Amino acid sequence: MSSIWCCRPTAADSDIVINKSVSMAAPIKVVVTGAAGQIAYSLLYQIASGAVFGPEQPVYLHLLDIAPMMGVLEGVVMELADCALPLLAGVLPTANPEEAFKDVVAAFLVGAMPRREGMERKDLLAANVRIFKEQGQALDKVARKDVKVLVVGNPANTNALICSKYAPSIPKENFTAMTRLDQNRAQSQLAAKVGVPVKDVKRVIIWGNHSSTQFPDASNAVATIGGAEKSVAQVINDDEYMKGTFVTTVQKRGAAVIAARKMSSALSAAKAASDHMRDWFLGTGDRWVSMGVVSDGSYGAPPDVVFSFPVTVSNGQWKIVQGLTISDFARQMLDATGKELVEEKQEALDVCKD
Ligand SMILES: NC(=O)C1=CN([C@@H]2O[C@H](COP(=O)(O)OP(=O)(O)OC[C@H]3O[C@@H](n4cnc5c(N)ncnc54)[C@H](O)[C@@H]3O)[C@@H](O)[C@H]2O)C=CC1
Ligand SMILES: O=C([O-])CC(=O)C(=O)O
Repeated sequence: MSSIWCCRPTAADSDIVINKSVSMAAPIKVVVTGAAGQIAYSLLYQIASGAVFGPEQPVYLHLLDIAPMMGVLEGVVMELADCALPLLAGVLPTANPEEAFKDVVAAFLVGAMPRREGMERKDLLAANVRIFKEQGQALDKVARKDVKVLVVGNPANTNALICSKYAPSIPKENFTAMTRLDQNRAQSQLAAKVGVPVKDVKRVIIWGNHSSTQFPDASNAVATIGGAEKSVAQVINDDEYMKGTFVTTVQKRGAAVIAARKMSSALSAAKAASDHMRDWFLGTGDRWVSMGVVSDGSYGAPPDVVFSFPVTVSNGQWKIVQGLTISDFARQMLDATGKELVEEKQEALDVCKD
């Protein structure tokens, strides 16, 4: 092969040619599914430019999409080449999940149908959950047992649960769902309300499902104002806003973007996926981030559903932040989103029986 780019959908692993100019750490293999779609179009650049795995870590990108999209994917591969990114060691476009998942250390499972105006994310369940059953089976067969899987495709929590169920040889802790976009939205809303840069707002939590029942919780949030950390709730001093407008704005932000763009969030979703995977690989220190993880029943959440909790990450392992106070209002919100996840799980298991 004359170039570093491997564009044949049927290429074998050995056909990936390494960019000889990359001479740092050994490249890692990373897969993005739905690679010809909207979110991937932003996400691939972020991964290949070093924003996720660090500025010293070369990557091979495995790009999975369905067979009819291979022509479009070829265009994406051309554009990646044209970016001339020093950390991009090679690209493997394919329509074969087993080829795509072979030996990957990180999997961004984006490929799934997006919702249109007027739909809830769970309306996608019947159409999308089988994709995650099939991809779980393929991961189980060919991926590394320490692969870190981030499910973005909706309904993300339940798809992640199903993916894990069909990949029993990979630890459940390695499957997560994306609620980081909700966290970023919540942080941004509060920063604007308080009047500080977004980086100065911390400890906002997203509990539960990535759906309109999610609970964006600012009761522990702090903002750095004039060099000192202050409680966001005390600074805003408006309980109605904290329990009303703030919560519903974040819950409905995805629908608001669809109403405006006629397509679902893509740029912000890609940024959130990068944030999630970067923090999982590189750690959070004492920052709290929200991730959908398999519930152990913490905070009275139903066990064995993928539920978003506040976590910290160290050495590649997430840990749920413990010991937070749950108010009566928060209890109701957690119970409602937990109930929805239990219902989605049952529906998904029924679909997967077929
Ligand atoms: N968790 C979150 O916060 C967010 C989740 N999403 C979800 O992400 C998903 C993707 O969104 P977009 O990129 O905007 O959609 P898109 O329609 O632009 O792209 C999806 C891509 O997935 C591909 N695909 C379909 N079935 C596949 C399969 N079995 N294997 C591999 N690829 C497959 C399609 O051919 C298409 O290229 C949607 O389900 C959307 O609802 C979107 C925004 C935020
Ligand atoms: O709302 C949607 O369908 C896409 C999505 O998950 C989001 O933007 O949070």
